[in-house]
Amino acid sequence: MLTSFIETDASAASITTDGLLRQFGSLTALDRVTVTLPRGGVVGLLGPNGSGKSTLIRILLGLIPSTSGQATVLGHPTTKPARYAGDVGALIEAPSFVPGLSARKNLLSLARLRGLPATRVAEVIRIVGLEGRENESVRRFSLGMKQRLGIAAALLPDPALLILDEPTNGLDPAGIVEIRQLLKTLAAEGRTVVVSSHLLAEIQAACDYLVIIRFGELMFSGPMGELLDKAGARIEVAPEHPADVDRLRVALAAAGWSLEDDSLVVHGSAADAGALNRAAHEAGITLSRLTPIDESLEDVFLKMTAAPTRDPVAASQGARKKAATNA
Ligand SMILES: Nc1ncnc2c1ncn2[C@@H]1O[C@H](COP(=O)(O)OP(=O)(O)OP(=O)(O)O)[C@@H](O)[C@H]1O
Repeated sequence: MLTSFIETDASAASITTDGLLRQFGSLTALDRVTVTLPRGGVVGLLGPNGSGKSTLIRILLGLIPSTSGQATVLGHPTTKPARYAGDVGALIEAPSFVPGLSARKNLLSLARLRGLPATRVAEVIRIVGLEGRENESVRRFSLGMKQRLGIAAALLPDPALLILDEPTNGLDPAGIVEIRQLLKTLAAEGRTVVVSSHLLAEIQAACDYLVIIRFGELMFSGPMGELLDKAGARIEVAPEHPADVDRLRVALAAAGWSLEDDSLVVHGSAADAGALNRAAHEAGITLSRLTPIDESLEDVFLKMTAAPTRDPVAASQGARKKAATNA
C-alpha cells in the first residue's frame, strides 16, 4: 500500500486519515488510505469513477463509519461529527432546492433552518456571483447556476472547510472554468476547499494540493508541484550492448543522474542528451539511443489511475496485489 509522505504538521492539517478502510460486503471501497491534508488552499481529490472519492467524503462528513482506521476533520475525530459540523460546508450530491422559489428564498429558508442570520444570505449570493439573479426562480437556473447556489448553501455557516463532491459534473467547459475560478476565490479568502473530480484537467488549474486514489488505494498525495515534477522531462537511454544495462545504470547514477526504478529512464530534458552521452562514454559504454519522453500532467494522472479491469471487486483486489508487490 502506498502511504503519502507529507511532512505537514498534523495540528495544522485540515484533514487526516490513518489507515482508513471501508468495505461494502466483499468490495473494498477505500483501502487503508493515509493522508494529511494542509489547511488553506484548494485540495483536489481525484480518481476515476468508483475509486472511493464519495466514500471518503462521506466518512469525513461523519455520514458513514469506516470499517477500520481513523480520520480527523479540523482536529476532531470523524466519529464525533457534531464537533466540527458547524465549521464544514458540503455539497455532496446535485443540490436540491424548491424549484418554484427564488435563489434568495431558498437560501433564506436554509439559513433559518440552521439558525443562521438572514444577513448571511446576501453575502453568500455575492461570494458565488449570483448577484442580480437571486430573485429568479431556481426552476430557470442553468446547471452551473444551480451548482453555484449549492455552493452558496454550503457557505452559509461561513465554514473553514468546504467539501464539494464533483461540483463540475455535467457542466459545459465555460461552467467548469467558472466553478474553478470560484474555488480559487473561496480558498484565497482563507478556506480549505476539498473538491473531488474524476478528471484532472477539470480542476488542475485550481488545485494547490492533490490526492489521487484508484480503486480505493492512494496513488499520490502531495503538492501539485510534486506531480508536475513527476510529469517532468525524461530521456530513455539504451546501450549498444544489452549486457551493459546494469553498468550504465550504475555509471549514470554515479554521475549524478536520477533514474526511474529498474529502467534506463533518466530525469532530464533533450538538452541533457550530450551530457548523458558523455557520462556513458566515460564509463566506456556506447549509447545506441537517446529518446526524450514527452508526458503531460494528464498522461501521468491517467497512468496512475489506469484501470486494469472493469470489475470493481476484482480491480480492488488486483490493485492491492500490485501495490503489495511494489512495496
Ligand atoms: N452504499 C454502498 N453499497 C455498496 N457499494 C458501494 C456503496 N457506496 C459505494 N459503493 C461502491 O464503492 C466503490 C467506490 O464508490 P464511490 O462512490 O466512493 O466512488 P467515487 O470515486 O466517488 O465514484 P464516482 O466518481 O463515480 O462518484 C464503488 O465500487 C461503489 O460501487
